[in-house]
Amino acid sequence: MYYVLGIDGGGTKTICLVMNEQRQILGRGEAGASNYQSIGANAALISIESAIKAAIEQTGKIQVQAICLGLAGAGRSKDIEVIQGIIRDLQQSPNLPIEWILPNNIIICHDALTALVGGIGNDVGVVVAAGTGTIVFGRNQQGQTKRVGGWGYILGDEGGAYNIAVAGMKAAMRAYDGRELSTCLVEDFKNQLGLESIEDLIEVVYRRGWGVREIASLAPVVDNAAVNGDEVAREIIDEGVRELVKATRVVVTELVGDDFEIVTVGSVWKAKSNIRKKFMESICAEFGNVRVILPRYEPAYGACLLALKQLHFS
Ligand SMILES: Nc1ncnc2c1ncn2[C@@H]1O[C@H](COP(=O)(O)OP(=O)(O)OP(=O)(O)O)[C@@H](O)[C@H]1O
Repeated sequence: MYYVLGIDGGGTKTICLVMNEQRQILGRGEAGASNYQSIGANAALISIESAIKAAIEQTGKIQVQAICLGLAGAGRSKDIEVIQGIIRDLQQSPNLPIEWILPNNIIICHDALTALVGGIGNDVGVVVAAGTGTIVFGRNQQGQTKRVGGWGYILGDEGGAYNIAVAGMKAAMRAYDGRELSTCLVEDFKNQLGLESIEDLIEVVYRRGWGVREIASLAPVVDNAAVNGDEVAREIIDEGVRELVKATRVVVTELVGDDFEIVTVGSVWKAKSNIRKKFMESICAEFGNVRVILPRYEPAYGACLLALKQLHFS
């Protein structure tokens, strides 16, 4: 029997699955973040190692023939070198059954690819990821790929939670100044953060050392305000939807044809202000045969399928 490991390394957690050649899942391990750009290669190594250990503890003794790691930001060759170093270190570990995996059977890829393959169940289609940030990635039958966005919170990530939260806070400040329409976001941010005055947002965003994730965690404030009928919040949400549609349009058009499944992944799609419904209506009106689906499997499952493919099992 052949066994593979599929790893999904994110900014909050790392998940490892063990799969056999019949696509049965035999083990699942979870550990902390492994986004090495933010936490460093050593910390990423520790997370990946403990996720693998936890997964194979459930399988009994096996020999793993292939491993696929889908990691945020693993698209560039420099990143791949760093991750290859991490895997070499892991192969030295006496506790892991991966020391003899052939280099060809070690696959390092962008987490958008594993999200696509897991979400759809094969490697053809489009994934629209909207969490803290956003990225759209697609692959067609001929193996051509197209990526749009995913440039981080300064250069891109339109339609993501960070952008929504910042747009919401800026709108609150403009309304407070009297520069623009009044919005309930002023009171909502005050209540959410326990502030006496909206001016205290300065303390929160500049002085408390809040990072991208903390700021992005305020996106639901805008979502709720939109649900409650606040026009300013609704426009922020609609602008996010337009950006997600725009990015998806480029990918679908470039991959030629409208006969695709589009899978939506990430927590922004859970917004109560109908982000997903509005996105679906727009995309389906434009592209006749596109179907928008929820993920069939998780990204680590997609990583396992890619590892099996390398062994010619799918
Ligand atoms: N109802 C909502 N409306 C808007 N944004 C939301 C809502 N619920 C959650 N979010 C936002 O989704 C973001 C988290 O997204 P997700 O769970 O996809 O994780 P991620 O940080 O993008 O990914 P990973 O952990 O894999 O790196 C948070 O910033 C959160 O504020």
